[in-house]
Amino acid sequence: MSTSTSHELDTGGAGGDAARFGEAAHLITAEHGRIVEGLDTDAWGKAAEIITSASGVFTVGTGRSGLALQMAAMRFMHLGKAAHVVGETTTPAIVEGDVLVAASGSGSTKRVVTAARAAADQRAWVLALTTDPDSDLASLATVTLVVPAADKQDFDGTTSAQYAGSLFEQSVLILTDALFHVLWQGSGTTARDLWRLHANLE
Ligand SMILES: O=C([C@H](O)CO)[C@H](O)[C@H](O)COP(=O)(O)O
Repeated sequence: MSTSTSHELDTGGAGGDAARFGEAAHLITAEHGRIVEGLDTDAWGKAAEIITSASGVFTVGTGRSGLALQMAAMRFMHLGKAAHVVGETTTPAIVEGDVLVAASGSGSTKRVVTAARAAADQRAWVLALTTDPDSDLASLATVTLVVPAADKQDFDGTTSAQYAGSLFEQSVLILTDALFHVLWQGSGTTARDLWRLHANLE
């Protein structure tokens, strides 16, 4: 028995929502193409070196930026790193030799800036993903990873046609996945090796 209810819905045909969905998907992927062209790949290379050297990898971000970084934290764990999400009950103290990966499109979100300052005070490395190289977050960073996306309050739509900080938040996931890929390829481990750390209590 079919569960589709499409016969009961008016989707507007080829010129309606179905076509607009395709256009939106193309718009978003095209915006990501422009982000990649605008990256400072040397800075991302330094980030890879720092994460490789670091004892522990901590992540901090709020809202969607933080959610995207939680996915990165899981991948760092899969690489065998001690990975911690700031604010979780079991997250320990950050110390010298650890790295804090902080994401804030605006670069001014208090919780993120406060965590970055605390990490810098401990002489931990701070990797800052932000759209604003002059932000408070960037000023505390060992390496600033500028994502040339729109700030969430860039309402003109000049940098991104998407709502609020969507382009930045998506970029956090894509670029940290690229970082993971570089680290994984350099680690000499196979997908089967990494799979041993995949959650088995889910
Ligand atoms: O959740 C967010 C989103 O923009 C809501 O549409 C942001 O990630 C959250 O507000 C944090 O902002 P930034 O620190 O400026 O990334």
